[in-house]
Formats: sequence, C-alpha cells, structure tokens
Amino acid sequence: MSPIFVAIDTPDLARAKALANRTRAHVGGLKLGLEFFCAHGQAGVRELAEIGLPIFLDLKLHDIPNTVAKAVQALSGLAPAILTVHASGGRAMLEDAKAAASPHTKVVAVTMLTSLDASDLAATGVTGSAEAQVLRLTDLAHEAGIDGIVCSGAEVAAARKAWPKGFFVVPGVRPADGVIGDQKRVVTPRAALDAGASILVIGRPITQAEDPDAAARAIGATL
Ligand SMILES: O=C(O)c1cc(=O)[nH]c(=O)n1[C@@H]1O[C@H](COP(=O)(O)O)[C@@H](O)[C@H]1O
Repeated sequence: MSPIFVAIDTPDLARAKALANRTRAHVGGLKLGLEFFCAHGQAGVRELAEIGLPIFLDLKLHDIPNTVAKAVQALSGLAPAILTVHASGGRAMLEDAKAAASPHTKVVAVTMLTSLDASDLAATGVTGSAEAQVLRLTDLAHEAGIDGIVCSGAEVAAARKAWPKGFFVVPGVRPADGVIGDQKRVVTPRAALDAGASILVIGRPITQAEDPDAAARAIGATL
C-alpha cells in the first residue's frame, strides 16, 4: 500500500471526486481537510469514502477538552482512519479526543505547522528551534496516549527516536523540483520516508499538476 495520502483540498465536490478517482491507483488514502469539510461536511466525506480508500479527516481540532471530545464523538460515525487535533490543546484535550474517537481511528496531533519557521514560533512567544518545539509536543502526545503526531520531514527522525512506535504523518512534502508555496519546512518524499515518516501527505504537487494521475505515479516511483 502506498504511504501517500493525497490532500484533496477543494470546495468543489465534483473536482474532489475526479481527483480522487484519477489518483486512486497510486495513493494509499485520501486526506480531506477544512476546505472540503466546510463546504460538504459529513455527507461529502461519506461520498468520497465510497471510492474505497482510507479517509484521513484533517480537521485540526483545537478547543477546550469537552468541546473537542463532543466534536470527535459527533464524527465517530464516519470512523475515519486518521483524525487530527492540535497538540497545543494540551494533555486533557488529547486524552479526551482519543477516548471519544472510534476505535478504528488513529488520533494524531499536529505539533508545529509546516508553514511555520522558528521566527513565526518566536512571534507566538515560543523561543527555540522547530525541532525543540516538535519534540516537546511529541512527548505530550505520547504521554496522552494518542496514536501519533504530524510534523515536518525535518524533525521526524528525532520525533521517531523519542517515540519509536508512534505513527508519524509528514506533510510539507515536495519533489526536488516542486513549487514550495506557503510551506516553510519541506523535504522530498524519499527523505521523509527515510527519516521515519509513516505516511506522507501530498497535495498541490499532485492536485495542481496538469496530469494528477501521472504526478502521483511519478512521486510514487521515487519512494
Ligand atoms: O495536518 C496536516 O495534514 C498538515 C499539517 C501541517 O503542518 N502542514 C500541512 O500542510 N498539513 C496539510 O497538508 C496538506 C499539504 O498540502 P500541499 O502543501 O498542497 O502538499 C494540506 O492539506 C495541509 O492542510
């Protein structure tokens, strides 16, 4: 099974289905995030799930423990393969999210968004390196008993060393000649896997390509 989850980031249901169908033979799952979910909600997720690939529901939940737990409970009928919350919501929020999730769902915590660098972090009052921040939140997620974390390929080796049995999701992945866009901490798909990623999240390098099917196949061939 391919470690690639293609990020279907569009509010257009027909386009989402077309992208999923075009790339399905070359990816291991579909990642549906805020853009898609805000437009189509659970009904949209169910439609995409009919394609038959595992669904990664990336809602990056972040609120007080009770609110997140109730939101996770409300989603549990979808039983996504993977669901995201923000690690910075704190230990109780992470514990309650895991307790509320379907037993079939891996709950993973976003540590430091791949669109941020150390200076963005400093602007929020957190000093130190991206790696130090990722490791701090990796420990928190591990202690809370959830399944894994989301981090960039630049920190995944250190995070896996700290949590060898964790599930590591790496977005911000770009082929060597890829357009970087709003991402700041990027690595190639091969480098991310070599460093210990469990799965790769790849959006625009596939979905914005002239031929998404060929782009997914070409990236898969580098793994
Ligand atoms: O949780 C995520 O998937 C995520 C976390 C993160 O730190 N950075 C990040 O880019 N993502 C998601 O990964 C995808 C990356 O898309 P591309 O930059 O187009 O490959 C988007 O759907 C983001 O929402």
